[in-house]
Amino acid sequence: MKTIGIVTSGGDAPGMNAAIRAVTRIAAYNGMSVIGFERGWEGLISGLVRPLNARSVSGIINMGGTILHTTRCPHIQTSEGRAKAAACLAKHKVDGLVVIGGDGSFRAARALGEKIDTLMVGVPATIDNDVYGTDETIGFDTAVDTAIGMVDKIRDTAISHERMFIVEVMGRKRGFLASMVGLTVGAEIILVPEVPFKEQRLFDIIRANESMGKRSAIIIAAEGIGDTRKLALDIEENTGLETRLSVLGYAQRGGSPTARSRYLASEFGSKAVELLSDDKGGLITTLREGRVMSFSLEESVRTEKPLDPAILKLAEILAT
Ligand SMILES: Nc1ncnc2c1ncn2[C@@H]1O[C@H](COP(=O)(O)OP(=O)(O)OP(=O)(O)O)[C@@H](O)[C@H]1O
Ligand SMILES: O=P(O)(O)OC[C@H]1O[C@](O)(CO)[C@@H](O)[C@@H]1O
Ligand SMILES: [Mg+2]
Repeated sequence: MKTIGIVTSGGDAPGMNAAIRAVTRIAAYNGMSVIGFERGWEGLISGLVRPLNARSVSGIINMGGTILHTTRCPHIQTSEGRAKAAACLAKHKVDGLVVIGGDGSFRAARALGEKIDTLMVGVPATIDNDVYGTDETIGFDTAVDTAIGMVDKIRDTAISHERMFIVEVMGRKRGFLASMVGLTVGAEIILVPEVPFKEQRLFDIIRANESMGKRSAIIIAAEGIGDTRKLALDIEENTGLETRLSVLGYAQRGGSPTARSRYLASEFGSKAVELLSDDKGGLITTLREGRVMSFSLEESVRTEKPLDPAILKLAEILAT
């Protein structure tokens, strides 16, 4: 293993920079050279390269986003796009590619890795925490922290004005972020794409809470559950209680990574280089039961990570 490539892909996640730093410095420490590809898979298709060394990753461990930039690149999903990416890896003699991103990025890595000699190792980094095979992804803890800081502030207005609040958090397809935010802010109701709900049941819970003396509530809703604006209007109309919607948006994707996101990035980055040094590819780095390990890339992208219903149940009991 002489040359390692790094690409960041999909939505940015706090800690991606700390992962770039870890991969670069561990590789340099072991005498390997490192090439960064810019703008996600676009960088491999268009040949946008940047040599990286221990000094060029100085001062980034605390920075959100990714210094390599990122994209959602449909071109990598075509055989023509993958052929260009493969030619770019061959041209730069990249023996192993570290793909820092989410499930979509790993699907691209699996498809690209099928027909070439370059070994692929995925480093899970997404605020969605929806990568199968790892308990946690880089950036998830930071996004939870950012969201709960904002929801705690919204709670002040909810209590003072005795209002209902729907707070929409990110998660177009999955509810890991919504579940953890809901549990840790003490939300009265959590809505996730994985669990279908009936509006009537929501109205009943809100009315039951009101009869117990609760005149305000926080409903945490994942982006993927549908039209939250309409839901707020429906709640107001059916319960007679003033209801507001607050969409937290992209603030959840940015900011300085927490200690936990930096720690995971450092461990995953180091593990990725260790795997490649041992000539092991087709893997992702993972955290399972507190231990940093590796897991099959193929199995990860083939399997949907299950949402733990126990978190939702616990949140429900604790919010009574
Ligand atoms: N099924 C697939 N096959 C090949 N490539 C894919 C596939 N799905 C997504 N990709 C590619 O992977 C990249 C990132 O995917 P996506 O936008 O799903 O983000 P992600 O890595 O899952 O991160 P996040 O969900 O945190 O934004 C894009 O360039 C996209 O073209
Ligand atoms: O608007 P964009 O950049 O496509 O990102 C939105 C998506 O990215 C994510 O935040 C993950 O990065 C999802 O939860 C969300 O659906
Ligand atoms: Mg994803």
